[in-house]
Amino acid sequence: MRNVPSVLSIAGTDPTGGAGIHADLKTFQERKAYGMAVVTSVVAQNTKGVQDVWHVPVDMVEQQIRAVFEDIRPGAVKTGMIATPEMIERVADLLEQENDVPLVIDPVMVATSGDSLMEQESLDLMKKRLLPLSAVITPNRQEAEVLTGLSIENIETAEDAAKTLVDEMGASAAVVKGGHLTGDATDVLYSEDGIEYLHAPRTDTNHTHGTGCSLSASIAAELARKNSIKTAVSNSKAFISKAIMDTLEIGKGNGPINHWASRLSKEDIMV
Ligand SMILES: Nc1ncnc2c1ncn2[C@@H]1O[C@H](COP(=O)(O)OP(=O)(O)OP(=O)(O)O)[C@@H](O)[C@H]1O
Ligand SMILES: Cc1ncc(CO)c(N)n1
Repeated sequence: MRNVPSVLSIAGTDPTGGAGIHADLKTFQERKAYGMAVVTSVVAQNTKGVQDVWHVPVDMVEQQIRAVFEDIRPGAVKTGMIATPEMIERVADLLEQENDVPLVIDPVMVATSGDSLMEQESLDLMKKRLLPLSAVITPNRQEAEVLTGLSIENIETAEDAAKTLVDEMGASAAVVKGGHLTGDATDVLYSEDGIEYLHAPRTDTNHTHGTGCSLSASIAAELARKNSIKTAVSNSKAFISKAIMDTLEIGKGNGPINHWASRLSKEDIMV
């Protein structure tokens, strides 16, 4: 029997289509997985910043998750923006019961624009309840600092943070992303296979809105396709690097990445 891999994103929205569940669904489609999405928060945002946020009531988030699982069991789940302590607890309660489904956690705290997307009181629950359920957690520099309490200045300290997330805090694997470090855009993966550096040249662009969402969504799609963590992360790094390099001229601020880049040239896309 051959199955179509399916993936579920549990995350917030971006009406301009560059981040959140919109980026996740575009990524799932490009990474050959059937995409599904549960909305946690509706966010009025664009490439310039966040204007307002409305959290979906927690019972409704639960109903959405139950609706998906009782019908189409995902091959992997990714979580993005889960802003409030109550929402983290409820999502953790539900995902704990589905622990055979690999979980990718993107611990979203701030948007590329610098606006906050997670309440301060959520941090402890994120660490205690959600992080230990993860097959892999994908913090950026600042998120890894907040989660581990370590200061990350370079690739060596990023490696320390990845080890802390796994060896001391209970994640199965961690990717500490280097988008906000200087030099090459090198990410650090720490898993049961040890440390691996994922190298890519840094593209000189401010079109990085939704890079983190898309990277974690791609990893989830790869895991749903039954790839190992190592393969999932390195394929996803290649995908995201191309999408950042071959950027689209869209938006007045930190524009989105080009989800088509691995498949279509700009000539195919532009009118
Ligand atoms: N300018 C760049 N050139 C090449 N790769 C980049 C660049 N900026 C980020 N990346 C890569 O994009 C991925 C996401 O990293 P980043 O640290 O930007 O995540 P993030 O801050 O969570 O993203 P977001 O902007 O969605 O919040 C990583 O693989 C990182 O190395
Ligand atoms: C909904 C949402 N999730 C994550 C990010 C981070 O890029 C964002 N800007 N918006």
